This record gives sequence, structure tokens and C-alpha cells, in this order.
Amino acid sequence: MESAQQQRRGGGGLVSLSPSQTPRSNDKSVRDLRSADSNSSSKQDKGVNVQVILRCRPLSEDETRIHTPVVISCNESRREVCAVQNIANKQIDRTFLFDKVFGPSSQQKELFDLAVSPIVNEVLEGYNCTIFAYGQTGTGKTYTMEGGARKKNGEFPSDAGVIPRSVKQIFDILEAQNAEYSMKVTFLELYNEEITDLLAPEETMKFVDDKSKKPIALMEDGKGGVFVRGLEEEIVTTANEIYKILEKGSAKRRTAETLLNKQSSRSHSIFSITIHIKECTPEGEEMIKCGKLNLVDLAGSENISRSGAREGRAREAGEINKSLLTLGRVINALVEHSGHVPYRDSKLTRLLRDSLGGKTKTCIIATISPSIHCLEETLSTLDYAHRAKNIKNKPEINQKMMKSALIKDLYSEIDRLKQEVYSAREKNGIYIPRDRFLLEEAEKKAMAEKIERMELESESKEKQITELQELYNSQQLMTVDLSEKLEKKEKKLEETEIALFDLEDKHRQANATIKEKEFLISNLLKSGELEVAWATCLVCFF
Ligand SMILES: Nc1ncnc2c1ncn2[C@@H]1O[C@H](COP(=O)(O)OP(=O)(O)OP(=O)(O)O)[C@@H](O)[C@H]1O
Repeated sequence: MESAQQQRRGGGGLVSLSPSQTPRSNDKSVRDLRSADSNSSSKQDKGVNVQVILRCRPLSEDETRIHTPVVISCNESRREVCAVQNIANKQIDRTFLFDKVFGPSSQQKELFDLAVSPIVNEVLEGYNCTIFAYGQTGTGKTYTMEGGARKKNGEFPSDAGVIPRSVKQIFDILEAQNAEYSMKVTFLELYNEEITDLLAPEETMKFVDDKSKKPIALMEDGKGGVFVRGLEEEIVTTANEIYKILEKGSAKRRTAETLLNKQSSRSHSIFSITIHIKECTPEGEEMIKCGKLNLVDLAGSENISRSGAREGRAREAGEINKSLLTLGRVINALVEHSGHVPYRDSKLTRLLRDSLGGKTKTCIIATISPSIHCLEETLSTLDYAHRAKNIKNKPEINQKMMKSALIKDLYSEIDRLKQEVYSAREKNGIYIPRDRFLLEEAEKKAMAEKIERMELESESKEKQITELQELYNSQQLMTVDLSEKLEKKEKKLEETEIALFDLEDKHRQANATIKEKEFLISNLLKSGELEVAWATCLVCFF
């Protein structure tokens, strides 16, 4: 059943928008109040680089106990990270520069205040922002994003991560401004190219490994974006509600992992907060501003380097983690300004398309370990993160909507939901909203056309195979014929060789006979000459 059915009404006075989620520039019911914003920044026309932050975790207790050598040094003031490598007994230092660097002793609060807090402010100004955690397993992605669990008495722990701190800041600011707002959250997991809704009711989760059950589909929204069909959107009114949702979602993620025998390092999670805030124009008109924050905990990046995701070797990687491999290729394509950016090759890059080269403000937190044993993976993370610094996005403030237009939208959504409820009550079939029906029909049609095309292709291939088979058969016959002819010729050649050999023998014998005869003749001639000379002498004497 459509997610909106499970939505609860927010206390902020506004109801969330339907799954198209954030208003876009081509929405008809939108009025652009951004003239001041859009003119203000020529820098944004050229694009704004993705912000890349590097965090190195401290050695763990075990690593410290066994005196694991440290090969990473961080210089926070110079924003530099240096990796010490020993190659053929030579020490080679590699230094990388990032937008911000947080060394092993950095605290969660420090990282949040310096790097994340400004991003949260931008969400409240109406931007869409994404924060990624990227790094090898065990380097602190989850620690950085989620941090320590809340204490029993609900107290905020000092090691709370980016997500709880962002939530707290959002509510603190909205409450301080006495703003009228509505907020909704979604939480999904992506594993092996399948999307799991971490906020789905228990019954749905139980069947997550049931092959007959369709995984949640990712669909084009017809405006250049995507949406996850049927993804639960929970309306929230307090920070505590979000913390509980996070705990619930993360627990489901772990359960799902054991059920499906997943490895944490191979799944990605995306937690999104969408906020609608009411504002009044100087003319007294009520407008709605919208911002969205995506918080992404990526799978362990060692999958990339181990599977050889760098250009050229990426194909070897096979099925290891299509989404991570594609993320690497998308980063490369964006940095190298290739004409084609392969966003569509994986669900992760389809989901985060706007965060990579789009209109979203993006920050990547790359996490590394200081240990010598992780050096190879660390260098790979440093290379990747350094590369990602060159991606340019063109952040745009979401256009504000007139409250009247929003109310109109909401009325049509209420109508749709009423029809759903009516249909469900009457049990006279399944109600599908017209838009979704048309979308599914269009998909079916496209699928049927594809099947037809493939059938035609397969037919022509079969024809080609038959032709080739016939050609092969006739070639085989020709080969047999030629082999026979060759055999005959070889036999004849053999006979000819024997005859030639005989002739040569005879020729040799004839030569020998001739030489013998010539010898006799010359002997005879010599004896004849002597006789003639003797006779001549006798004649002269007498
Ligand atoms: N900056 C840090 N300060 C203190 N402890 C840290 C820090 N970063 C990570 N840790 C600790 O290191 C361990 C591994 O961290 P974490 O689980 O966050 O890694 P991960 O990158 O999310 O791993 P995975 O990819 O398997 O989910 C945890 O025990 C965590 O508490």
C-alpha cells in the first residue's frame, strides 16, 4: 500500500509533499523567488567543487597493545595527510591535500561544528545536501555518521555522530525561529542492487528474502530524477522521534544482514530528511521553502580496490559490488569530463545522481586507518577521495512554492488517498493511482517492445546461425573432397619420385659407362699415336 497511508500528520502544521519530494525548477505551481540568490553567485554558475573531508581514526586498543606501526600523519592546520611508504628499502612519503583534515584525536563535536554544521544550515536555507561516508571497513564510517548509542536516560552522548547532531541542529534552529514546518524521513538500505526499506512494517521485512516478493523498485519520475516506489515516509515532529526511527531502522538493517547473510561492509544505507518551512514574503504571501539532507553510509571501499575498480581492471570485479564500482566510474567520468557518465549502471548512482555533478551540495567524509596493515587500502581511499575533490556540482536553492499551490497539490493527494481507502474498504480490487497506472502501462509497453525487439534479434541470429551451419557443412564437404584429391596427388607424387629416383640411378650408371668408354678410347688413341710416331722415326732413319 502506498506509503502516504502510513504517514502521520506533523505537528508543525504542514503536511509533507507526495513522493516527488522536492520542488523542481520545472514545476508549474512554483514561483521563483530566487532572483537575489541566483544573481548573487557567479561562482555557482561555474560550479562548486564537492567538499572532501579526511578523517583518520585512532589505533584501536588491540592495535596499540601489539604496537602496530603507524604510517599516517595528519596536519590539520595545513589540511594535509601524509602516508609513509617503504618501497625497496626506500622511504617514500605521499602527501594529499583536502578541504579539511581531522586527525586521530579529533572529536565528533569538532568534526560536526567545523564541517557539517554549515551544510545543515544550507539545508534550512532550501538546498538539497548530501553527506557521504566513504572508506575501508572498520575505519569509522558508521562511528562518524551515527556515533555512540544514546544513553539509557535519553541523554545526548559526547560521541554522537553526524546524523544525530544534524537532527538536533535542525530542530534547535527551527524551534529558535519559532518556524512552522513539516519534516519527513526515509531510511533505505541497498545491498546487491536490491533496495530494502528500513522503515517498512515488520510483515514486509519478513519476506525480504522471498524470491517471489518483488524488491522495491526504483523508478524515473519523468522530471529527470528517480523515486523509490512505496518507500515509507515517516512524518516526524521531534528529534527524539528521529532517534527512535534511526535505532529501529539500524536494528532492522542488522537483522536483515543476518537473515540474508550479508556483510555490513557490502551494503549502503541512505537516511534522508526533507523539511518544508513556511515563510512570508514582504507582501504577506505565504510561501513554502524545502530542503533535503541525505546522509549516506557507504559500503567498505576495500571492495573497490580488491576487485580492481580502477579503469581497465574494473571488469574483473564482476558482481562484487556493482554500486561501488559504478560510483568509482562515475567519479572518474566526472573528473575527466567524459561525455558519458554511467549513472544508470547502478542503483546507488541513480539514487545519488543529483549529488554527483548535479544541483545538490555534496560533502564526502573519507575515513582511513593509521595502521601499516591498512596502507594499501588507505592509499586507495586517499587517491579516490582526492580525485573526487575535482567533481563540480551546481547547487541550486529549491524553488519556493506558494502555499495555495501546495494546498491544491495536497487536496489532490487527499482525493487519491480517499479513493485508495474506498477501494480497500470495498475490497473490489486494487486501486492504483492514475499516474502510477499510466507509468506502469508505459513500462509494460516499453518492456513488450523490448521483448519483441529481442525476439526479432534472436530470430535473425538463429537465421545467421543456420546460414553459418550450412556454410560450415559445405566447407566440410569441400574439405573432404580436397583431402581425397590431395591424397591422390600425394600418391602420384610418390610414384613420380620413385620413377625419378630410378631415372637418376640410370642416368648415374650411363654417366659412369660413358666415362669408362671415354677412358678406353683415350687410352686407345694414346697407343695409336705412339705407333704412328715410331713408324715416322723409322721412315726418317732409313
Ligand atoms: N574517530 C574514531 N574515534 C574513536 N573510535 C573510532 C573512530 N573511528 C572508528 N572508531 C572505532 O572503530 C571501530 C570501527 O568503526 P566503524 O564500525 O564505524 O567502521 P566502519 O567503517 O563503519 O565499518 P563497516 O564498513 O564494517 O561498517 C568501532 O569500534 C569504532 O568505535
